[in-house]
Amino acid sequence: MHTGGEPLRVVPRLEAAEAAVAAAGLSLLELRRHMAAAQDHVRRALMHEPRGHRGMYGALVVRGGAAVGDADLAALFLHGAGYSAMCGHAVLALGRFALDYGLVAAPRRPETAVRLRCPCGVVTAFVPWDGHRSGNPVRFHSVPAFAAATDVPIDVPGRGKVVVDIGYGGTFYAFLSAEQLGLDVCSSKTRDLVSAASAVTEAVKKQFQLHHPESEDLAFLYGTILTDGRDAFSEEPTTNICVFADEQVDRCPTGSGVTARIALQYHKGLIQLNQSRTFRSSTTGSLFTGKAVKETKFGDYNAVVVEVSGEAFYTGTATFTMEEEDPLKYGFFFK
Ligand SMILES: O=C(O)[C@H]1NCC[C@@H]1O
Repeated sequence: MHTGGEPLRVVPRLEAAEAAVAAAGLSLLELRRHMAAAQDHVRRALMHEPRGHRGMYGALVVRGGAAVGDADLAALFLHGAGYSAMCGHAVLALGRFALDYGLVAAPRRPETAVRLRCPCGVVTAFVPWDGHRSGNPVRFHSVPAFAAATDVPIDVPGRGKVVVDIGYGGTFYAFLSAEQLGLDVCSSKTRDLVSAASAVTEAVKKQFQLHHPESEDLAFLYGTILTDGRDAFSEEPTTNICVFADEQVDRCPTGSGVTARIALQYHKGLIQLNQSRTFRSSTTGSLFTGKAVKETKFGDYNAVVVEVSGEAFYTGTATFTMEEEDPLKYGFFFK
């Protein structure tokens, strides 16, 4: 599938993961650790070349057991460098997938709620359903999202001092305008935006200590989002590019990034509850909309639940082969 251009290679089930969940009663976060430690070749084979590419993204669907709990299904999110905590574009696609592949009993017309457990918690996707087939747009309600820090001075080696905001939308991102790095998010070369954003990520990781209210597993900086600086409310789209994991570029406006950015905007009084904004990807021009729908608390943080809406489409089905004697059977990755 793809959502706004960002790929989602869906693994509908994996026996090794189901066996681990069933045998040891693993939670989803425990399964995430288990996959990284014992089954990582599955991710590498599916994300890396020659079956994948540097921008490939995936979801491993989990259908039952403690990893799913009271949700309809669960998912681990796979990218080129590991396993993320949240992925909005995947949630939008998996909402459709869950209905079309019968993972939700008795879907309702005109819209069905799909409860999807992600490593960061349960999010609910709302999916159009005509009785036979899912449709678009899909929207989801996030886990509580919050401003972790605002106006943090960061020294980026070789690039000088910048000021970033750090937001959480199921995973943590640093945000700053591309202008602070002498770039334009709409017209600069993608490779320049990527290397600048990656330098910021590395610097923030060294200079700012993240804290997650529930789990240290989730207290990591996933990436940096460069923006056009248009954070004050406007009917016009605001453009951004998300560079996450190991210099991976999101092709869509980034569902978890939109969530975190709205939490920051709400925290700063730049947007009201239920005021919708449109977010545009600088890579493909694809659009998501987002709005804060409810105030809540998360640990000590004042938080908001954010609704993100976008379109996901099927691209095909695939069966992959791994020949035992292939020295590159689990793929390869280079920069
Ligand atoms: O939409 C999102 O949230 C994701 N897209 C790729 C990077 C993020 O996980």
